[in-house]
Amino acid sequence: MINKELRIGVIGVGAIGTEHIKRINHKIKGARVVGIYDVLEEEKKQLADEMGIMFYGSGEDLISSDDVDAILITSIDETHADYVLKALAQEKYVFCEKPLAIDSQSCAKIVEAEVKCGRRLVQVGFMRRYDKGYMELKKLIESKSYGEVLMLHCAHRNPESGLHYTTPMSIIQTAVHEIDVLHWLLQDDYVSVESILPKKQTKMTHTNLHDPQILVLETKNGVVIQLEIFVNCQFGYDIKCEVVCENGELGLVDPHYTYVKHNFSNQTPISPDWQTRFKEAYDTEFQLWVNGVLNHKLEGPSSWDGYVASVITTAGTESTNKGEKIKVMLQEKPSIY
Ligand SMILES: NC(=O)C1=CN([C@@H]2O[C@H](COP(=O)(O)OP(=O)(O)OC[C@H]3O[C@@H](n4cnc5c(N)ncnc54)[C@H](O)[C@@H]3O)[C@@H](O)[C@H]2O)C=CC1
Ligand SMILES: O=C1[C@H](O)[C@H](O)[C@@H](O)[C@H](O)[C@H]1O
Repeated sequence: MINKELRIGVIGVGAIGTEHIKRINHKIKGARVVGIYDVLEEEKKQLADEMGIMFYGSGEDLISSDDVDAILITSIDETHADYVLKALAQEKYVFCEKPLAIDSQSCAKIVEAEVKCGRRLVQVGFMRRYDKGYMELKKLIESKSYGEVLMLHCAHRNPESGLHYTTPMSIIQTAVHEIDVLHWLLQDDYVSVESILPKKQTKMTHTNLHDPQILVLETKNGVVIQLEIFVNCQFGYDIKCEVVCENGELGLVDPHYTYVKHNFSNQTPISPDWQTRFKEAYDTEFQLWVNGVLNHKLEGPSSWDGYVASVITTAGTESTNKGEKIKVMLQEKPSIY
């Protein structure tokens, strides 16, 4: 039984876990963080003490605690599936940051476990669907005022990614956002994915990272999407989405309100990072998730969306390895989604 205020336990208190804790405790109505767990026990127990909340001995203890109504998973990718399955075993609501799991088989297991619960309990952290720009694009597309969508030119650029970043991570960690939001935008399904490796950037890279990469995605309705992924572009956190229609082009703008004209130049800022670029989208995402849990009606990105994204990222990595276009096949979508 959920009280009036949703008591949230957080597993993994790193960069985004800390962001989301602040967001839930200072911005979101109807919820508060009551406990955390992280493998860095010494360091994060201190944080729990400072916040005056419980530090649990394990993720499992947090999930099964009667003092925790819902779980937020912001630990590393490899740990998501196991925690989501344990939350489902307790039939608790769980918000899992993307990706739902690091392979499509694990995502399929989560879908199967959630179907057994008979209702939606999982939401996945695909927050682009809550960005004002993407929501406006969706309305413009659905209006058909510019005819049918023919193709999209997209780019997902990070200023830098660090030496730990590898070629597959550019797809599984980074391109996964476009892979989710674009089929939602088009209300269409992917039928193939091809990875193309252009000339490699040499300054900020290493042997295990080919950067940039291009993914070419095709949909059931014949739309072709070119997606550039550049994780060391150095000039900013730059997200592009150009939608080419039969008689018009629709596109995203970087959400800034000022420019500076000075010394014979005219400068418009570019977001420095994901926290800044999608700040409002994260806030909307979490308020609607909390509302959904309190009303027992989740409507955000589901385990099925996590499964679909994982099938495509797996095929994208296969295409990089094989150097050929990969056709994708999805399981039948269960009726609860
Ligand atoms: N939706 C979005 O835009 C974003 C999503 N993410 C996702 O959020 C997750 C976390 O990313 P970051 O915060 O950047 O990583 P991070 O490395 O800063 O934090 C991860 C935390 O998880 C902890 N951890 C590792 N193994 C654990 C385990 N078995 N149990 C509990 N805690 C464990 C680590 O000690 C660390 O504190 C990743 O899956 C990432 O893909 C990250 C950034 C943005
Ligand atoms: O998870 C993330 C963040 O969501 C950013 O949006 C991406 O640009 C980043 O590459 C990825 O790690």
